[in-house]
Order: sequence, then structure tokens, then C-alpha cells
Amino acid sequence: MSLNKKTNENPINHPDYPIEKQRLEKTIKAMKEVIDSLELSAQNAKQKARGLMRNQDKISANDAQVARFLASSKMSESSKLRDAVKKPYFGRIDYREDGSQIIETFYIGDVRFDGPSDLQVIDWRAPISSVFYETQGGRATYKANGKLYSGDVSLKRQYTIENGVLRKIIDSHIPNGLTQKPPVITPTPQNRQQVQEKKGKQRNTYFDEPILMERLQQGVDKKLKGIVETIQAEQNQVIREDLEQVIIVQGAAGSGKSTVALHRISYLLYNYPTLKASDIVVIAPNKLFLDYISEVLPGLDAKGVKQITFQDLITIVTGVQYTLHKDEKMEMFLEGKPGYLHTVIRNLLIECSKLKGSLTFMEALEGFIKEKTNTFTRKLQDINLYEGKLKISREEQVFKFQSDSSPYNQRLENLKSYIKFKIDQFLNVADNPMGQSVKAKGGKISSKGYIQRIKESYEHEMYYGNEINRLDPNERARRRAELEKEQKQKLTQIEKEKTSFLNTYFNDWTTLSVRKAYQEFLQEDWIHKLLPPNEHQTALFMAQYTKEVLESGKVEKEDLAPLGYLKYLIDGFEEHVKFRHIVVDEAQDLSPFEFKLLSMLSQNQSFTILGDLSQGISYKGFTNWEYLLKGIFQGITYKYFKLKYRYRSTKEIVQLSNKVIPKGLPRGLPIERSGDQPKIERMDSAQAMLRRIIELIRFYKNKSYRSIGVIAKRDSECQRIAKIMNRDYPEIKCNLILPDTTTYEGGVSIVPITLAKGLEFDAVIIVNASDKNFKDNTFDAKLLYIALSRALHHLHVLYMDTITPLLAN
Ligand SMILES: Nc1ncnc2c1ncn2[C@@H]1O[C@H](COP(=O)(O)OP(=O)(O)OP(=O)(O)O)[C@@H](O)[C@H]1O
Repeated sequence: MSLNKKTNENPINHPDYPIEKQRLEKTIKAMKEVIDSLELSAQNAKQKARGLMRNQDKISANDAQVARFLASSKMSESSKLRDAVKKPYFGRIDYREDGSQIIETFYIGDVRFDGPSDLQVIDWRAPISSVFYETQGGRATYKANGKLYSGDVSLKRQYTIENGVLRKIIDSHIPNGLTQKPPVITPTPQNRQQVQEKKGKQRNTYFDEPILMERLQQGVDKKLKGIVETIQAEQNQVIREDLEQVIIVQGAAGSGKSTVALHRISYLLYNYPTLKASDIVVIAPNKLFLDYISEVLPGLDAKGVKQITFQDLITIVTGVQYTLHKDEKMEMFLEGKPGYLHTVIRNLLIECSKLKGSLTFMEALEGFIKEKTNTFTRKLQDINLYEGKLKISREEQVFKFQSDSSPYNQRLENLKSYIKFKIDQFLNVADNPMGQSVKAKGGKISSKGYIQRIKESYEHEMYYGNEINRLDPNERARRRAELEKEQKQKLTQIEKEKTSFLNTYFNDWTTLSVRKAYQEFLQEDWIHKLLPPNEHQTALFMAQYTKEVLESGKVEKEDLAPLGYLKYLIDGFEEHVKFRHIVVDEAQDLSPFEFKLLSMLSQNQSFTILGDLSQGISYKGFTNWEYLLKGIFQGITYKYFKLKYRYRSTKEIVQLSNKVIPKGLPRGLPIERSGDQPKIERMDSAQAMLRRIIELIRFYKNKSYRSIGVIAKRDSECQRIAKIMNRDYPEIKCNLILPDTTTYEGGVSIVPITLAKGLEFDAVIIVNASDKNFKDNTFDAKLLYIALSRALHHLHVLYMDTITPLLAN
């Protein structure tokens, strides 16, 4: 498909400039009028509310509340339009639906404007807007209310509007042959090269989008931004997928996964009116990252979505704030010490991570609670009270306990209540809705309770008994007093029998505590009993260090899912939260167990899961997405997407970083944005390296770059550099990022690779990519890939002695 693109740096040169300028001015004027009227209505509503409040009665108070609500919704509408006035729209399509003779013109903006019919603006999330993103012109389709529509796009136009002034008009259109598809050449051995070249050209023209290029050329600010104007077709497809399914997105570094996820949320909220922001949760790797992405959703008219870490989620559902032990394992992996012993330990630790994150481990925990249930039921005995007049058989109790689907502790309570109720029922002090069914089942319980019957039998004897009535009045009175005393004693005895029974029978009915249960589960005999033999060695090693961590009052990250699950089995979840949509970013680092827990917290198995297998460094995560689909979401509707292009970085940076991706792992394609060649520089000493870092920071700061990342493999390296910089070069003002950092400040960041994940910088300086630091193995390769792919425009790789084999040649 050949495109005719008209780019006008000066929009005045565009033949449609006068019409477009006039349209823009009219739209702005109409918007301002609507704003004025909205604000007037809001004022009136507020005034009305104040007036009503003076009446001091309930009806007026309610009316006042309605008026206040109206005022606030008018104000929020007007504030959206106030923002929109500066840039009412960014795109236009001229579209003729198949079967129609009319070409309709749609202007597309951040928000919808229902002004006069010739000045309307449609929201970017509206179904028809999809056409703008999907096509450069020509044939197009879009879906609305489950139906597919198709037609021809005779014009796709983009605008740059700043503060209400039209700065640029850019057209991509096909003037002729709208309904003709481009000729398809079937590849044969002879023409393969020709086909590939053609494809390459198509790909280049695909990205020949000045506005996208301009946007990508810009420096990054502090936080991640919205991309409404330049969403690409492959991203648009993910954003506009239906709500009720599992979407899995594999995307290389910088392909826009996080951005797409957040735009999808905004799209879903707009198109599914019953979906509320509070129904959605975004799970992201750490607080720093959450802070980094925090401005996107409010900017997309999607406030109020929970954006939390997996740890936060566990806190919500368990009510316990677990303190994390520092990630010693990761430190050992990063250290990568040579030698047989270190390798064996590292391998064992990898196995431990995998085990703790596995469904096998989850099933073992389930087995543990089942065993506890069995042990408990073995304790149950036949209950025989009041000279055998009240019997509750062991079988009945076991049945009651086993058939109860509540969590363990609740089942104990339920059985206790059941037994107490049966006793009370027997004694006839019960006032319990369960009464009916018990009576029906037991059949023997009289409508009068045991106490009543005892009382009555004494009273009968005291007043109507033949024996007592034969006595003379004095004797009778004495006998009555005696009987009265006996009756009292009997009643006390009945009460005593009950109390003493309850005290002894329930004495060892101890509830389970989550942490203690986990500690117990980690004991050798349980491991042997509950885990498959091939896991015993790993499990025993894992149990040993986990117990130490637990005894110190902390937990490791990988214990969160087991503890969460035990909480579910023992007490049930704290809040009965079930989300309607769950978004998981950096999903490659979550374990199957963690996903299983998430699926338990999902109302309808509606998920957007995004990740990059080439950036997976947690060891408990996935090596292929199929496993996630088959193991966790088996039988559930799903769609798999691959984002092909890497928008963040220049072509040169993408090419260099792709080079280090281990064989068999996914990599993305560069777009046609060229920049400086990344520089790989050998340093003579650590001091020389530091001097070079300072030099580079100063250089990029002088060029007004706002974000510079100094990225090192380990926390300790970052701490060392930050210390020297803060001491000797305080004017540079660097921000050291460590695992407990929660806010992202932008500027100059000194950051370990594991925390740089998800972030991006105009210029990146990688500290010491020597062969000792980054060995030729998958883990180091993935780390280096993460580090290299953080750069937008400039990349410097510094090393001492010998460059890592991953970047050699
Ligand atoms: N269509 C687009 N238009 C403009 N900018 C885009 C587009 N898609 C992505 N970007 C930009 O590319 C950068 C990378 O996006 P994002 O962080 O969402 O990617 P990612 O796939 O999540 O990356 P990573 O795997 O490294 O976390 C961001 O600056 C984003 O604004």
C-alpha cells in the first residue's frame, strides 16, 4: 500500500488550512459556551443546595444532596472541557461505511464533545475511533456492540494543536482505489528476497508517522505519559479487546506494555458502563514503578483504580502486613561468584524459588490442612449427656465438620456452635434458626426442653402428687420445701453438666494460626508426607532457611503466596474482595502459585496480563506463556498478543540490546528512529569510570536532558557511586534508588538493574559491563538486556579490563 503523506511544518501551506482553522476556532468557541453554561448550572445547583439546607428538614436535606451532586458532576464535565479547549482534537477520519453513499467526517479527541452537529468531537475510546488507529487510509474495520463494521477511509489526518492554535496538519491518505486491496505476492524461493524487501518497506512506511516520531524524539519527563494521539495498530488491538477474557501480551522492552495496559483500563471504563474504577486492580512489581506510572490513569479520565504490588494485595486479603526479608537470593544470583560450590547453591536456590511458586507447593499446603482436618476429626467422640438422654454421635459431628466448606477455623467454630445449639435445644433454652432442621432430623426432641420437663415433674409432685396431698399441711409444706430445694439442685446440676462438658470437650479444639501452621508445614515429616519424593531434597533445604527467616519475624517475597493461601484455607480472606478485572504488569516474574491466587480473587477470570519473557529474572516465573494458560487459566477464553515493535529506543539501541537476548527468547523490532550509535567504552580503573560517569552526566545535563540513568548490576555498586557523587559532586543532585525507594524523582538516578525494570531514561550509562560482571549465561544476559533497553536516545556502556562476552564483537 503506497501512502501519500503530506507533512506541513507550516500548516498554512496545507490546502485545507483555512477550513481547518475555522473549524477549530468554531469548536473552541462552542466548547467555551458549553463550559459557561455548565458552570452556570453548577452555580445554580450550589445555590439551590444552600437554600434547601436552610429549611432544616429531611426532605430538603435530601434534595440539597441531589443538587450538590449535580453541581459537582457539571463542574467535572466543565473541567474536562476546559482542558480540551487547549486541544479539542488530534485526529480526523473521513469514512464511508460499506453500503452507504455518505462519507462521514469524525474528529477525534481526548474527550467527547457533544456540541453542534458540525462541531462534534468523538472520544478516542469510542468504537469508531478504532479506525483512526488501525489504518493509514484505505480499508478499515471496527467493532461496536459485538458487530463488525467495515468501510473505506478516504482521509486520515493528524493535527498538532497547542493552546488552541493549529500548528500542524499531517495527512496519510490514499486518494484512489479505496476498495482495492494491495496486490499479494506469494513468496517462492525465487522471489523471497523481493517479498522481504517489500515487507521491509511496508514496515518502514508504517512508522513513517511524523507525530509518533516527534513524540518519541522528546525527552522523558518524570513519569510515564499517555499516548492517546499515537497509539499504534498493534497496541490498539490489545486496548480494545473485550472485557470478559484473559488477554496475554508478550512485548519486548519498550513495546508499550505498561502504557497499553493503562489505556486499556480507560477504554474498558468508557465502554462498559457497569464497570467501576474500584472493580479494577493493577498489580505491578514495586512501589517505585507504581509511582512512575501513577499519572497515566488520572490523565486518561480513569481515577480510582487500585494500583498495588502483590505484597499489598496479600495485606488486603490477609489483614497482615508482612515484613519482607531482604532478597538474599537475588543478591547471590547477582553476585554470581565462580566455583563449584557457589554454582550448586545457586542451582538449589533456583529450585527452591520454583518450588515455592509452584502449584505442587500449593497442593501440599492444601494437603496439610486436610491432614489437620483428619487429625481433628479423630479427636471427636460420641457425646452422651444427661443419663444418655442426649446423644450426639461422632459420625454426626464428623459429617457436620467434613461437609462444611468454610475455612478451617470457621469450621471449628461452626461445629462448636452446632453442639452447643443441640445441647441448648435439648435443654430448651435454644433460640436458633437451626432448630427446625435439627428437630426434623433428630425427631426425638420434645417441644418442651429437658429443664422444663424436670421443672414440671417437680412441680407436679409438689402440688398434685398423690403422695404430697396425703400429708398433713405442716408436713406438706416441709416436703414442698424439700422438693423445691431438690429441684434447684437438679437444675444446677443440669447446668453444671453442660458447663463441665463444654469445658472439657472443646478444651483441645485449638484454632490454627497462619504463620504457625506454615512453620509447622515446613517440618521434615510434613515435607516427606506432602511433597513428591523428587522435591524432598529441595524442600528440606528451602524449609531450613525459610524457618530462620520466619523466626526473625520476616518473610521472603516467595512466602507471600503460601501465606496468603493458608490464610484463605484457615480463616478465609479478610475482605471478600473479588475484582472484575485484574491487570498484571511485568507478569513474567509472577509464579504459577501467585497467579492461582489472583485467579481466586477474580470475579470472572477477566485479566490483562503483560510481560516479557526476555526480562524474566525471578526464577519462579514462567518460561513460556502457554504454561500459564494451560496450568492456571485452562478452559477459559483467552487471546494471546505479541507486540512486535520497540517504540522506546532508537534503532541503534534496539539492535545492540537485541544482541544480548539469549537464543529462543522473544525480541522486538526497531522502528525507524535513528540516533547516535551506543558507545562501549573501556576504562582503565574504577576512578576513571567514575570520572567518565560524571563527565557524561554533566554533558547530558548541559544538553537539557531531564532524565539520566546510571545503571549498575548490584545495589552496593549504586550505593558506592551515590556516596562519592553526593560527597564530591553535590551539585549534580543524584537520586539513589534502592529496594525501599517508593517515589521516582526523575533527574539523575543511580539505580540497580532489578529496580530499573519498567523505567526509562533519555540517556543511560551502564556501569562496568565487564566479563566478570556479566557472564555468558541467561541470567546475566537478561539483566544486561533490561539495562540496555532503558535508554531512549543515548547509551554508554562502560567497562574495565574485558568487555562482557555478551557484547563482544
Ligand atoms: N504508540 C506510542 N506512541 C508514543 N509513545 C509510545 C507508544 N508506545 C510506547 N511508547 C513509549 O515507549 C516507552 C515505553 O513504553 P512502556 O514503558 O509502556 O513499555 P513496556 O513495554 O512496558 O517496557 P518495559 O518492558 O521496558 O517495561 C514509553 O515512553 C511510551 O510512552
